[in-house]
Order: sequence, then C-alpha cells, then structure tokens
Amino acid sequence: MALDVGMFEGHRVNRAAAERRCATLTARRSVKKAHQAAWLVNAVRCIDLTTLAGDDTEGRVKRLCAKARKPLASHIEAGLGLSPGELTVGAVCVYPTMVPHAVKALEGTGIPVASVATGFPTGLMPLHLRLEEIRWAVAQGAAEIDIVINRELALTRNWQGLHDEIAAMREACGDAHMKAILATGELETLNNVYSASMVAMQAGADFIKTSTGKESVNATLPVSLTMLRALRDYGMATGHRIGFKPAGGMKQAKEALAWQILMKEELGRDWLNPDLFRFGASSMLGDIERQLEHYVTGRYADSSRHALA
Ligand SMILES: O=C[C@H](O)COP(=O)(O)O
Repeated sequence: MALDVGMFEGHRVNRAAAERRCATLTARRSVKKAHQAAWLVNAVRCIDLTTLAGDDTEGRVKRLCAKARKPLASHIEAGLGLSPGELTVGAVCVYPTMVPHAVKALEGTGIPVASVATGFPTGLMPLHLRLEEIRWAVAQGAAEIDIVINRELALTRNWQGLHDEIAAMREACGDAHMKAILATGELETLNNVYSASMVAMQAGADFIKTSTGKESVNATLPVSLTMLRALRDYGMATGHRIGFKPAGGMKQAKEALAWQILMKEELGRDWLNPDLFRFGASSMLGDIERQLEHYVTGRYADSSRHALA
C-alpha cells in the first residue's frame, strides 16, 4: 500500500511501560515438563538456522543443513515420540554466495533457504546494487530474502524515502518472501521502531525482523513488544497478517520460551507457526537440544555434545 503516515505519526511508545510488561512475561508464568518440551519442539520448527560469518564455507553450510534436516539426535526424537524426519527447522539463513550450497544440501526436504541481502548488515550500498543483490540471491534459489533497512532514512524520519526503497526491494524479491530487518538497536527510540515497522509493512514486508545479529544491541523483549503492537495495529487496519522474526543474540532455550509466551499473549496461537514466526539464531538450537535431552533422559549432557548450532 502507499505510505500512510497517519497510521503511526503521533503514536507514543512508553518505554517504562513496555519494560514493565515484558518483565512480567516470564516472572509470572512458566511451562514445565511435557508442556515445556512441546514448546521447545515448536521453537525448533520456527528457527531460521543461521550462519553469517566471514569464514563461512561450503563445508560449514553443508553441516548446518544436515542439522536443519535433523535438528535432534535420534534418541531424543524417539524419546519425544517424533518419527525420524518429522521435525525440521523453519529455514536455513546464509549469505548470498552460500545460497547455492544450501539449496543443494536441502534438495527434496522442503526446507526453504533464506538469504540476507541489500548490503547486509549495514545496507550502506547504492540502491541499484542492493536490488541487484536480491535478484541474484533469488536466481540462486533463495525462497526468502532478509533485507536491511536504510537506518539513515529512519533516523531522519524520511518515511517516504524508506517506503520507496523497501517497496523497490519487495518488487525485486518477486515470489520470494521478504523479511525487513529494522536493526532496532540503531534506531534510538521505540517510537522510531514502531514507525519503521509500520513503514516496512506498508511497503510490502512479509515479516518484520528485529536485528542483523551484528548490532551492539539485538533482539530484546521491549523492542519485540513494540513491533508486535505495530503488527497487530496494522493487521486490524488492513486485514493482512505479517510475520515476526526476533533475531540476534538469542542463545538459550529459556529465551525461546519467553518469546513464544510473548507471541501467544500478544497475537494468539496462529503466530506460533513458522509461516508467521521465526527465530533468527545461529546458536540457540544447541541449548534447546540439551534441554530436550534432559527431558528425555533425566541427565544433562555436556554442552560440547551439542556444539553445532
Ligand atoms: O538473522 C540472524 C542473526 O544474524 C543471528 O544472530 P546470532 O548469530 O546472534 O544468533
């Protein structure tokens, strides 16, 4: 849709209230035993298993894809009553040049390959090159594109400029799903986070995503709450369902639980599915697998046994 500043200008986000609300999420609630195991299995379904490192190689991507196809060891799958191959992660997320390796390694599995693009992580490249990067990654087989927004346009509140860029990126994605990374740790205020979320959705983002994992502050609950309220307001105004992807710095199973509690309370059960919710994480699956192994066997394995991902 065209830019509609009326949907966000004049909105004020109360940071103290957002922080208070988030502090209650895990303090007052807990999910235990079989319920906790079920929520952790659900978290695995929703992970965009990620490697975004300068030393990525075909070998590393192949190993990551093997983990994506079979995220839990056989005895944990069996202990949870899962059939072999029943559980996979939501997607594998890589840099553009790694897309062909991931596509090959995931052939026949139905697991989509997501590629970051548009000069990830800063986005400080001429627009025509950022658009070309999207088209290249899609041509290599990426089914999902994680774009980064131009922070300068958001910080100077040039909402029309930001809308135009994101809309051009949406068009370059073609049939691929587009996730818009707001890099919220660099947007200064929760008001800017709310406004940038709205602009990204108005410009056609299928998902809004918190962070690249490369900012000094990445996914936090108050920022996520702000984005979810924008997503909910946008949905009520337009009837469109947009997905949410917290990303960056999440390493523990208890974080997977906290974010799912937030999703369920703010948006309901529909948002606990991979078509509307993903975790962007390079190193959270290991702890989830460790907790599930404890549930199944009653013993904690050394974390070195769950080193990958
Ligand atoms: O999009 C995903 C993030 O880059 C992952 O960040 P992380 O390596 O801190 O888990």
